[in-house]
Amino acid sequence: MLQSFKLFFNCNLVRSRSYSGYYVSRVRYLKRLKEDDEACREALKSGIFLLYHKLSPLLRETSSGIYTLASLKTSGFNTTPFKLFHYVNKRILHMHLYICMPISVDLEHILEKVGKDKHFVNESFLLGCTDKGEPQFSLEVGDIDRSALEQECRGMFVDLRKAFFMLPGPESPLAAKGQALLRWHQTNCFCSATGQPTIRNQSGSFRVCHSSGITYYPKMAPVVIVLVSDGSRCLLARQTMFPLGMYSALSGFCDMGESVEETLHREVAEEVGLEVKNIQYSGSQHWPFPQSSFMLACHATVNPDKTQVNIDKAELEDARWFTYEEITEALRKPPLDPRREPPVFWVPPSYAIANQLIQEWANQQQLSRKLHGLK
Ligand SMILES: NC(=O)C1=CN([C@@H]2O[C@H](COP(=O)(O)OP(=O)(O)OC[C@H]3O[C@@H](n4cnc5c(N)ncnc54)[C@H](OP(=O)(O)O)[C@@H]3O)[C@@H](O)[C@H]2O)C=CC1
Ligand SMILES: [Mg+2]
Repeated sequence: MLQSFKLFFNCNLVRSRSYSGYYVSRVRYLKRLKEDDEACREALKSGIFLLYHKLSPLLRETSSGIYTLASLKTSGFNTTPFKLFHYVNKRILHMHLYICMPISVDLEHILEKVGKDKHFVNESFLLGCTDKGEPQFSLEVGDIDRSALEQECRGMFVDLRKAFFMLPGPESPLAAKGQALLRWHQTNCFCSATGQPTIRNQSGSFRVCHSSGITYYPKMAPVVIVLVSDGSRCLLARQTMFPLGMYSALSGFCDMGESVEETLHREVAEEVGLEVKNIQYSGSQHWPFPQSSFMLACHATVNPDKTQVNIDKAELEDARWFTYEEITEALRKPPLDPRREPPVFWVPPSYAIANQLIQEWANQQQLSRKLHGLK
C-alpha cells in the first residue's frame, strides 16, 4: 500500500514540474523586475492587469459560457519586450523578443472613466509572467462605483472562494496569489517596531520601514492538512463556517517550534481524538485564507480497530468516516452551481489541496480493489 502511495506522489511531482523551455529565462526576468524598481515601472506599460474590488477578482464569461480572469492592458505599448538569457560557454547572450499583442481593453482609459488617475496603475503588484513573457499584476480598485467598472470591463467581481469553483484550473492559483499579495500590503502598512509607515518597492515583493531599517516580506503561515484512512474509509470533517454539506480533510496551523509530523499528530489528536501513523507527504499549496497559509498535505492511517472519533466541538461541527463509494460519488459531482441547492455531501473544489488528497486516496482504493478482484 505504501509503495502505491509513493507512486502517486512521484506522479504528482512530475506533473508540477512541467515547465516550458523558457522557465529559467522567465524566472530571471521576474527576479530582475522584483529587484529593479525602474525595470518594473517599465514593465507596467506592457503588463496584464487583474483587477480586484475589495479583494474579489474580476471575472469574465466567455462566449462558450466558461469563466476566466479578466485581463486588462494599458494603452502605452502594443509590444512586450521579453529578454531571454541563454548561457553558452559561460557567456550570456541576450535576445530581445518583441511579441505583438492586441490591446483588448485600455485599462487607463477605463480607470479615468471611473474617477481614477491614470498613474493609479503604479499601485499594482507583480504576480508573475505568462509563457509569452507578459508581466502580470494585481490591482485593487478600492472605493469606486463597482457596477460602473463591471460594465466598462464587461465582467463581474466574484468572491474568491466562489471563483475557485468557476475558474479553469491554472487560473485559480493566480487569482489566489493576487488576492494574497493585495491583502498582505493592506495589512502591513506600518512597522511593528516603530509604528512608522512602511514603503513598498515597485514590484511589491517587500515593504521597508526607513525609520528602523526593517524590511518586511510577504508571509505565509504553515498549515498541515491530513487525510486519515483506516484502510477502507477516510475521515473528513466540517467546521460550522464551511458551506452547507462541504467536508474536508483535517487541518491545523503549525505551532512555533513544531515539525510537520508533530503538528499532524497534535491536530488529529485535538480535533478527533485519534492517534495516527504511516505519515506520507503528498504535496503543498499556497492558500490565500485567512491571511495566506502554506498548506503541507499528507496522508496518514489509523489502526482499523481504533477508529472511534471523539470530536472537539469547539473546532469541528462534525467528523465522519466516508466509504469509497461515497467519496467517488462526491468527486464525480460537477462544480457547485450557485443557482442550485448544494448536494448533501460534497468536497472542496479541485484547486484545493484537500481535493487532491481525496482524489489520491480514491485512486489508491481503486488500485487495491482491482488487486483484490473487487469493483
Ligand atoms: N486548501 C485546502 O484544501 C484547505 C485549506 N484549509 C485552510 O487551512 C487553514 C487552517 O485550518 P484550520 O483547521 O482552520 O486550523 P486550526 O485547526 O489550527 O484552527 C484554526 C484556529 O486556530 C487559531 N490560529 C492559530 N494560529 C493561527 C494562524 N497563524 N492564523 C490564523 N489562525 C490561527 C485561530 O483561532 P481564532 O480564530 O480564535 O483566532 C483559528 O480559528 C484555514 O485557514 C483553511 O482555510 C483547510 C482545509 C483545506
Ligand atoms: Mg482544524
